[in-house]
Amino acid sequence: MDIFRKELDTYDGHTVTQITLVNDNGVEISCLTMGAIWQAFSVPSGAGKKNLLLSFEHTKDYYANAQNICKAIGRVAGRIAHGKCELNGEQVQLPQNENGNTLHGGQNGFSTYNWNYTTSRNKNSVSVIFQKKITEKMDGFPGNILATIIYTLNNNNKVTISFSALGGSKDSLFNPTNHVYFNLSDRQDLSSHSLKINSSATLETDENNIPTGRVKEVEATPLDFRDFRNVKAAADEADGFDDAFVVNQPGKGTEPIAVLRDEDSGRQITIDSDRNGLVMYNMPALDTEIKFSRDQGKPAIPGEWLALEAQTLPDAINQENFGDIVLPKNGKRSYHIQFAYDKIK
Ligand SMILES: OC[C@H]1O[C@@H](O)[C@H](O)[C@@H](O)[C@@H]1O
Repeated sequence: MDIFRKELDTYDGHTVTQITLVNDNGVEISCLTMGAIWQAFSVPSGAGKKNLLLSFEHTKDYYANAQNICKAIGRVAGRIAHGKCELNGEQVQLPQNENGNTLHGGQNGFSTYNWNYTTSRNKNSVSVIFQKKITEKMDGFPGNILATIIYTLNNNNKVTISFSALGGSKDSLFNPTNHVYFNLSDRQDLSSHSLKINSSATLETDENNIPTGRVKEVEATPLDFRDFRNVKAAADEADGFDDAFVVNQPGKGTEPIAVLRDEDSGRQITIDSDRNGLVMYNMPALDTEIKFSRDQGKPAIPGEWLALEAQTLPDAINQENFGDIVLPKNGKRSYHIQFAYDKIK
């Protein structure tokens, strides 16, 4: 196993370091200090390597569009209605950055910081540990927290992202994720991808994508992924995805929350998590031209990728039974998302 560090470039006055972790099977991941971005999950392919993530070579390209490509998202992923909630009986106003709502931690969320980092090595795994003290003044959320994001690659080709936060003198909120974008194939679409999700219902949302509190059964809809189903066919039928799935049996660990497979190559990612939600997003329309490294100069096309964001269900703080995302003062909260790579043919 190996750990490499490289000063990649500068962005917004920050020196951005790229950290690459390599395991004994030649599988490697790269992360950037800026945004704690997950830049690469590269697996052996023929004589070379294949990055299963959509990526850019330069940091600035991650910030030239609103897609949050492979960035760490926090303190709270998804939307919080009107940027408001009640904490300890008090009304709290959070930063509003989309239609009066809070999206992905507001305009100064986790994805906007250059994180401090260290690395560690164990018998069968290597890790990069990002850490940042985030104050109320920095992002407009209540309470100061010490946030840690750890990416670990082990010799079973599994990547674990662990998020934790230590609370300060006030209660806060913590529901982070990684906005990872996959395309496991050599095509510029998802036509050879099959997906299975351990979920029988999605959240109903209003015109601004805010959950209404009701759930919709997936049965007889294009969102029925209880068994493997072709991703592109379902996306075409659904007119693109931007949906929050309610994950069955959260925390019980009996089944993965999702399995994404490329039928052409046999590359497969199995996602496990202790979270009760999975947001699936596949870029129904593009607001700016994007050119991913994988496409060698060709502009990205809608539906080229699949974002699978494990998290506690969106707007949990304002909804009954969506999960608890309060980080108690002086308390600690931790979450894990695991992505296991297999080649099944
Ligand atoms: O930020 C990019 C995208 O992130 C997803 O998590 C949201 O559900 C989308 O509505 C949003 O456009």
